Amino acid sequence: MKQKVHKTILLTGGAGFIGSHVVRLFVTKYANYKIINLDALTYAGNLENLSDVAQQENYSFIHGDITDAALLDSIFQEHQITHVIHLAAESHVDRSINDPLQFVKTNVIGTVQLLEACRKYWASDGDHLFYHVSTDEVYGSLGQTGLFTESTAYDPNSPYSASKASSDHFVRAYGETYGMPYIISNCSNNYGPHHFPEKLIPLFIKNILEEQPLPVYGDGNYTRDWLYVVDHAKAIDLAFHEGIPGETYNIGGHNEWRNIDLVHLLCDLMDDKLDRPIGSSRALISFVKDRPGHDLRYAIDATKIGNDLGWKPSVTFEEGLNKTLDWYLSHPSYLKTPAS
Ligand SMILES: Cc1cn([C@H]2C[C@H](O)[C@@H](COP(=O)(O)OP(=O)(O)O[C@H]3O[C@H](CO)[C@@H](O)[C@H](O)[C@H]3O)O2)c(=O)[nH]c1=O
Repeated sequence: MKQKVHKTILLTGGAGFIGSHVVRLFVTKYANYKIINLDALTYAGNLENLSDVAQQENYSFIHGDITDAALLDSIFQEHQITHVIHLAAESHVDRSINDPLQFVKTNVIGTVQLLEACRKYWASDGDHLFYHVSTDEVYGSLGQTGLFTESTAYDPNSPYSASKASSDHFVRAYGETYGMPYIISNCSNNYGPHHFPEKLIPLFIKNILEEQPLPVYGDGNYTRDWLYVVDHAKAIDLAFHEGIPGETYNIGGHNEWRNIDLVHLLCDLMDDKLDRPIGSSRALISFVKDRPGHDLRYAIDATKIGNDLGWKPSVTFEEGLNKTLDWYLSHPSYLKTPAS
């Protein structure tokens, strides 16, 4: 017997890195939800990320752009969307420095178009939620100490983080002004399978395999907090279902690494897995010109989601990194994807 559909979720950006992990989790865990993946399939989106769940009955894919208001109208009308999980975004800081307007279009205008569709089609007393997936970069840069909490003031530095901060503000504004039920989560750096090889970890895996230089920006003393992407997806699942509308949840791994230390670890693990003499990958490290406006340190205080919702990462960094490297080594064609 078919189960009653409890939620019809429009999930944006489901062909991307984090999005595909959230799609996989929801499609396999919630047979009674309809998951509609709307994705523009830009350079970083890849339907192969979802080949294992694409045939599931509760999953469908729509190729399109969140800035297309007419398309959103037709989707909301045809599918009676009850919930949105919004992950579609331009996400690479370096690209935002070269082309800020694209980030305004997708991350700001796209988010507002989605909010507008929800405002138009959702009754004020209906069972609805706009779940907005955001980043810790909205808080700006930390010095050597301290952590970002949910009450840290926004202070974005890059065009990317400014566009994400703006999108967060719009979501909150729709909550305040129109009573739209929303939740925002701000997460630290993710890593794991299906990560497009422009970001530090997959790019360096690719370059080690191809014995190409590893371009470390500046002196490599920048620090990031790393979280396995599957744990991020689980946090989204929990906050989506158990979180309080109108609240923000910070998500992070309590796992800070200076870039240069992380690169050394990656090099040594790869040497081991590839049976290369230890030190051969480190020899590829090349210190290059720094990223303009490079944030020194991100570090998340994830106490709230831990205490209130019982979330904690399920894998250690060592386990997560090993799983990630093994996945890339068994999917070498993924690293050939052209970055256009
Ligand atoms: C690509 C690249 C990066 N880096 C440095 C810059 C950063 O300090 C660090 C990580 O860089 P990225 O992998 O580009 O990630 P980062 O700028 O921290 O931003 C990531 O993490 C954010 C969450 O903190 C997300 O919101 C972003 O979408 C995501 O791209 O490594 C290098 O030294 N060399 C490189 O070639």
